[in-house]
Amino acid sequence: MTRRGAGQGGGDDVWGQAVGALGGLVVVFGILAAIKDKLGLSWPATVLLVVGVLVVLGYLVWRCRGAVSRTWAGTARPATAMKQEAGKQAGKATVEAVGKAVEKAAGQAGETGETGEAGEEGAEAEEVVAAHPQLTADLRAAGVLSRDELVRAGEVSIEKLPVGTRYDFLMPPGRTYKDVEKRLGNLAGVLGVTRLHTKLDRSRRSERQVQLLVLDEPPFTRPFSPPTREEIQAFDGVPLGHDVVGQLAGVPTFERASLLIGGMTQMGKTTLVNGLITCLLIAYGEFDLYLLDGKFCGLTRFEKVAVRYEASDNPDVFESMVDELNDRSDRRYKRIQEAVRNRQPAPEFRPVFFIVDEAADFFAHDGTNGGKEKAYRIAEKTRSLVAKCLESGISTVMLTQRPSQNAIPVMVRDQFLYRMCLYVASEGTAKVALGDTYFETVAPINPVLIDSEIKGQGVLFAHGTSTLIRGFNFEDAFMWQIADEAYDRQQKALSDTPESPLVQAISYMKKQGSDFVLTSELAPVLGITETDPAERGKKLNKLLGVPSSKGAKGARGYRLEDLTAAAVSDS
Ligand SMILES: Nc1ncnc2c1ncn2[C@@H]1O[C@H](COP(=O)(O)OP(=O)(O)OP(=O)(O)O)[C@@H](O)[C@H]1O
Repeated sequence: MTRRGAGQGGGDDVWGQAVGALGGLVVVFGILAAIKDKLGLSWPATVLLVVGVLVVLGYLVWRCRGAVSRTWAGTARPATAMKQEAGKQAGKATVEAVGKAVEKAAGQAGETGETGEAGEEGAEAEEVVAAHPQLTADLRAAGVLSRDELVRAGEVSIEKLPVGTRYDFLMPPGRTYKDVEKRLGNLAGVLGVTRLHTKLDRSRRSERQVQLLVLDEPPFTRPFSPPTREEIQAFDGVPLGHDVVGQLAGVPTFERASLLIGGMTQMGKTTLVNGLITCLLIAYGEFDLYLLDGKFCGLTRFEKVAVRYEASDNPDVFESMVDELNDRSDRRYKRIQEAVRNRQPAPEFRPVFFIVDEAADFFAHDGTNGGKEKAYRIAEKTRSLVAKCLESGISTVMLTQRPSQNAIPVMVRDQFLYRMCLYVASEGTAKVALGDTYFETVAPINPVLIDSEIKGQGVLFAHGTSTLIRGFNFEDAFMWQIADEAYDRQQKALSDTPESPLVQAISYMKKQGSDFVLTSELAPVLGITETDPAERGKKLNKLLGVPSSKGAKGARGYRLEDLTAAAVSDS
């Protein structure tokens, strides 16, 4: 290694430099003398002329270099951006396909244009960067990276898994995993597969980190076993199926959310929703289930645990269930209002699920004016149920094998937060299930491309993210067992709950067959022994929480209707 600098003194270097300088001076003097002789100028004029010509030449070279660099880079980049020029150092680098890149430190103002000074050029630090040849070329071809960007070889790890290949890599500065997500379809094409073969995950470590799985075979070519109870309980949310690598996938919660499931006939909607109910019974805690089985036997397994089960394709039955739930919702809204008015915490309600298999039939009409009016009325009530009930804890899950434009009215469809679409034959139909703007969302999955021979697959679109999943196909025995256990829990809860004074009063009046009962008659039934009429009335009023009314002869008492309304408003 050579040491340099005048301060070192006395070394060979100093002598060498002195002799070189002397030689240089002699050559410069000779050139000047020749020019002076040729042009017949004085010495000062000759020196000035030569310096002037050199300065002009230097300036022209600098301008040319800047213009060439800008043309090469394609676009001018911000002065603070790191510059990556692939291929410049191909001779030195080992990776030939995309070459090596030169990464210059910040301070490229002279390169990018207009503010540069000649002195900055000398300060540029150059560093050789090896690109990952395959990934860089693929990302460029897919339009994820521009021509002058690259993925560093040292920031890529590629792992072969039983189901495919996992790429874990860092995007260049200024890019994030979202750039990959936006062009995932293109990238899948470059990799020789479809969007369905890919699964993209973001990392908790960095926005630039990308985890991309590319499947070897079409998704779900091999079936996954249904999850165990423990796996369902351990899932953070409500699972709806397996994703393409066999992990559980679903939605974070059904609180304030409803789900619309569309897909052509025999694709696995009913099986999927049976799986959903099973998972809810295992892990969602206590809830009330309202089932409307438009297929007559699709949801029968859970009849015994439902608050109300109807097997019917009659729109009147649907309307009566919607009315019942809208009433329940209205009562809940009143309680929320009261709590807000009295500055009390918001009341907690028992979750309610309203599951409708084959919903499209309920919105159909016979073409007559009366039929159209009725269909409109049902649609409006359903819209209100799905829209309003989110606040009051009533979630609707609606299935349809006819996700065509008019089968489920737009005003109803628009209210669903979660959407799912199993195989359908056209993109237009997929839009009905997933939303009109679905194909403009980030990394959409086209349900038309799903293999219709592999049942139960569908695109789940929740919170702006699309996931390809396959619903669970539980054994009947497992579902029966889960339903029996839930039923036993319900019975035990009923027998453990002491009858409220309201319920006791109602059953007494029903037994007597009367619509009105005097305070003096009801008080002893509820254990009030007070003889003073005013005190007795106060105690009874407090116990029931319902104001008394005057009977036909002016005596005070309670109406059955008022007591019943108060009892149901607790639900
Ligand atoms: N995840 C799955 N794994 C294996 N088989 C499945 C799966 N899902 C559904 N199937 C099978 O596909 C067939 C159709 O399922 P299902 O009845 O659930 O479809 P559907 O979409 O509700 O049909 P339809 O609209 O005609 O009522 C059934 O034989 C079922 O066993």
